[in-house]
Amino acid sequence: MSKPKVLISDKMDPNAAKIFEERGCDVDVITGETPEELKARIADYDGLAIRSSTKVTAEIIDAATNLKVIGRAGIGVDNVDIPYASSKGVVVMNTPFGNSITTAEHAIALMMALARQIPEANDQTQAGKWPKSAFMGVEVTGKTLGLIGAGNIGSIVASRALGLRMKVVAYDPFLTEDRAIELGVEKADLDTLLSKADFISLHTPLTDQTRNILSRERMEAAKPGVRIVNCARGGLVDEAALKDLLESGQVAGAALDVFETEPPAPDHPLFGTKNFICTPHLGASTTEAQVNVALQVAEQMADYLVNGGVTNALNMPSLSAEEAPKLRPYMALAENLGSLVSQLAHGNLTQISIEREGAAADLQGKPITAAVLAGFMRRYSDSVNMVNAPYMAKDRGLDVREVRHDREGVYHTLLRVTVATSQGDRSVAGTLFGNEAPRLVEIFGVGIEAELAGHMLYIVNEDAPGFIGRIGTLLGENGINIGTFHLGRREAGGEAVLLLSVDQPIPPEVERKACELEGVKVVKALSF
Ligand SMILES: NC(=O)C1=CN([C@@H]2O[C@H](COP(=O)(O)OP(=O)(O)OC[C@H]3O[C@@H](n4cnc5c(N)ncnc54)[C@H](O)[C@@H]3O)[C@@H](O)[C@H]2O)C=CC1
Ligand SMILES: O=C(O)C(=O)COP(=O)(O)O
Repeated sequence: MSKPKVLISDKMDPNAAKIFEERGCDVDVITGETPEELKARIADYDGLAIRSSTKVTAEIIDAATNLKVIGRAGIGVDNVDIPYASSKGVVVMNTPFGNSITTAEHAIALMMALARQIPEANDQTQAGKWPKSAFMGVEVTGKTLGLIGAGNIGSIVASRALGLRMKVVAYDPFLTEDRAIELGVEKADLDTLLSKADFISLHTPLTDQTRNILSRERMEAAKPGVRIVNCARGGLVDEAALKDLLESGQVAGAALDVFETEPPAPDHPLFGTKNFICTPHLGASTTEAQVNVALQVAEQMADYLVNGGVTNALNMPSLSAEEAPKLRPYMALAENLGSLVSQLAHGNLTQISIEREGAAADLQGKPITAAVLAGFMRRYSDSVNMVNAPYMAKDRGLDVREVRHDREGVYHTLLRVTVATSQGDRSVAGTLFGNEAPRLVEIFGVGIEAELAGHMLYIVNEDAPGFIGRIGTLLGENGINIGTFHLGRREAGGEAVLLLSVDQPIPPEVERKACELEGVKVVKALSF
């Protein structure tokens, strides 16, 4: 098997390339390309490692015909079209913690720089002036810091600010009272935060809800003389309003590490505004953070490309390298059961339920569900995989249910997939022999033991002597070699199920002739 190929398209610590090579990937580092250049190149690669400069648009993804994973060495993934990547079955991963301390420290650094006007004082001093009386700062001790967003970075900022003896008020709809107490912050709504904060620091992603969260109206409603720091994303603060409010003094200072458009135009209105300072998206730029995120992204991507382990994916459940081998036979079983039920059940299938019983109940349900759905959706799309199957299922309005039963039944571990059809529920079930070999053990209520692989023929017939000979003769006359033969029946003389594996696809005319055999009720050629 050839090695997976990875492209690093943004400036990244050299440890990333080293790790990719050590973990069995070929890697190219080509940074600073235009979108057209990237588009022309990307089809060669299985993995794309980026920071914030590469914009991974739908157009790039369409050109990336071999791409399996996009890895963001950092946190924000607003430069990746995740829904489109998901629809194409491409995993998107980030490194959610590697640069959070560094970014929190940058927010604190900017807050201190604002409080003491350090950049301006530095400029003037080095220009040969000695402007001692021109600069009068403010202490942060005893002041209130308002955090908009108290996730990973916001929480670290809170701990540092508390160390500086500030009071911290946080607005975050997902912050619980318990977590607020644990962090030592006061949970507040946005209006309260605005009325109390001497400094405001933003730490949310840019979403429809957070866009313009510091709007003109909100900044006008804030405490007069407030100082604002944004180390999260451009677009959270209304830049035009910020300029006006800095000029009026309502906002006493503002520090932006991020801009609505990056890089901002050289004549950006905020440039040169009094009490405005900025840095060029340096939040994550420390040696420590860059080594962290480079190592982590390379490890995660290589793990996925080489072993199938999934960590920190934004569009797929995680699967550790330890869990991956344990789950792998279950996923194979799950995918085959999903495929079997979708090949056999007819009509408008709108509900699917996935039950895990015995040992399977202790496993992570999401990857198993994703595998069932991938098998189930395969007949609707060639490009379906575990990443995009749940999205495709949702798009089709499929109601997906997960059920776990701790009790052990006849089998120590069991997966059951049931679809609701117009004739009622139809279910298939399977187990693992020796914890590794997937086996079908039940098909539509009939017990049968079979391996689902390759080309197969499914027949339901009346249980009567002579039938096996007749089907054997038919296949033999048509040059079809039988590999394995599995029988099951509801009761003696009742309905019997025959599942054969054959060495080549069953031609439609043989399927039709089998249908005409005496006592046959259903014939269906299957493939796995
Ligand atoms: N300047 C830079 O170089 C860097 C910027 N960042 C950015 O910092 C931001 C925060 O990162 P993390 O703390 O790691 O993310 P996180 O996901 O841990 O925390 C984000 C928090 O925002 C909260 N939130 C979401 N919607 C909200 C709303 N409408 N109002 C208030 N709070 C809301 C969430 O509940 C969550 O707690 C991200 O946008 C990330 O891209 C991250 C690293 C470096
Ligand atoms: O991790 C993030 O979200 C960042 O914004 C850091 O961006 P960068 O990797 O420095 O381009």
